[in-house]
Amino acid sequence: MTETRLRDQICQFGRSLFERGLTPGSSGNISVRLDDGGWLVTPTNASLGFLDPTRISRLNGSGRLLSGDAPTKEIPLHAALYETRHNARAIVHLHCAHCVAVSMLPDIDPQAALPPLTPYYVMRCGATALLPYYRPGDAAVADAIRGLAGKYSCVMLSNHGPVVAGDTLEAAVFAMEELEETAKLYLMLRGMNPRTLTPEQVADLVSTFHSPATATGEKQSPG
Ligand SMILES: O=C(O)[C@@H](O)C(=O)COP(=O)(O)O
Ligand SMILES: [Zn+2]
Repeated sequence: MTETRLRDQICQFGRSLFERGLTPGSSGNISVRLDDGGWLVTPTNASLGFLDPTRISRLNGSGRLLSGDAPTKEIPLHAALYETRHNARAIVHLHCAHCVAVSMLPDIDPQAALPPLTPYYVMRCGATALLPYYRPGDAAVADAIRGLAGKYSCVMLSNHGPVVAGDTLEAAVFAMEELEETAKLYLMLRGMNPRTLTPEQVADLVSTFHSPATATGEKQSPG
């Protein structure tokens, strides 16, 4: 895909996410990794609903700003996820309410923040890691991401919001939408003892939809 088309896609998906209330104000950021090793990233303090394709930050492979506005302060977060998820070509970070709510609950499993409620969650997200709280923009989050060793395409940052990697921007956005829907279902069903998918049903989905060719990372599990 051409850089021009990718710039337009970032703006289109950003607007769609914003208009559906999935990230308010100027929260959230999006990046896409380019063939030359550089990146396109959303500028800091920019609303995802009102992005200008010509002002998107263009970085080289060393992270130097080549053109556009100053980039998101979450570069260390995005960089660490690309570093550990070798097939990742796009990353989306949002402040979607249901994911943020789940990230604040006690007794959430840091290796499986949500149960396998639906096939689409398993197919798009696999499993989701939960990291402790870091101040937004804190470079220390990068070490926490590296500690996950590329096993997760979906990560929740406690009291902050989710970050999702995909092998395309569309895949990252679709996985993010599924993550948020699953967090919503989880909150709706809390205390109601819902039936989750069985380990056999999960294994069947993972073997069918997370083949080496389609997985977003080098490792095939958890997601
Ligand atoms: O929560 C934050 O401040 C950031 O993680 C964020 O979502 C928006 O920051 P910028 O991308 O620097 O605007
Ligand atoms: Zn944020």
